[in-house]
Amino acid sequence: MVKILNLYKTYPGTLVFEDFSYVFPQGINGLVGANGAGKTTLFNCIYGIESYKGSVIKPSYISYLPNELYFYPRVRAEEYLEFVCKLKGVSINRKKIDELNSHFKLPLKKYASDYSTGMKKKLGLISVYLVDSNLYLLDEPFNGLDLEGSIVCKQLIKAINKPDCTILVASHLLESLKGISSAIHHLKPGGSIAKYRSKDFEQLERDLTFLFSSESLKL
Ligand SMILES: Nc1ncnc2c1ncn2[C@@H]1O[C@H](COP(=O)(O)OP(=O)(O)OP(=O)(O)O)[C@@H](O)[C@H]1O
Repeated sequence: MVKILNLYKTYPGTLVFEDFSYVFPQGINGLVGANGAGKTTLFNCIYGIESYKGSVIKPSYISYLPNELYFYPRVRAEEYLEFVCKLKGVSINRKKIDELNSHFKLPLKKYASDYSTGMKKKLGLISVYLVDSNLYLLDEPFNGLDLEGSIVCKQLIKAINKPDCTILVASHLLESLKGISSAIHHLKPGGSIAKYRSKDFEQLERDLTFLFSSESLKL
């Protein structure tokens, strides 16, 4: 569970959250919202890499897959995975890497910085899979993935969902979220948020269609 209490977050000239309080329950939580609504900012505040006012009560072991992944030059993908495991204090599990990479087919001996966008995302997903956490923040995990990658990514998210685990998945791909989430939360600009349980996903789709459809583009 993640409990956010009275979050207040601004950037120069932009108020993103004002007195925002919310609870994300255990399980897989989808997070949707228009560009600029504040999904990444929320993840950064929860993870603790952004300063903010208010408080966030969260589990102690957190894995964060950022939307934009950066890899240092001249670091091979396999070295990166070893580095992540060392950093998190776990021994490297070659069997797990091979298992997931049998689908992703990444050239792990190559420099990660030379990877394509989708390959970088796959490498980030392997690193998330290697370390057990009780909170996962996955920002646009499907971005850049090919069809097989998207299917495996969904399976991976389901696989990391253990009891006592909270997973937040920010994505614009509603269909992908509907297939894996027990609840989807719609974050609106200005910091209001609405929760839809699985039985209400069709309603969410109707609400989003109503919100985003443009009269002028109707044929
Ligand atoms: N480092 C920053 N400096 C200034 N403004 C920022 C910064 N990061 C985010 N913002 C602003 O905060 C608001 C929320 O941005 P954020 O990236 O959290 O949105 P998002 O919901 O993740 O959007 P997207 O769907 O496009 O990824 C936007 O208005 C953005 O311009």
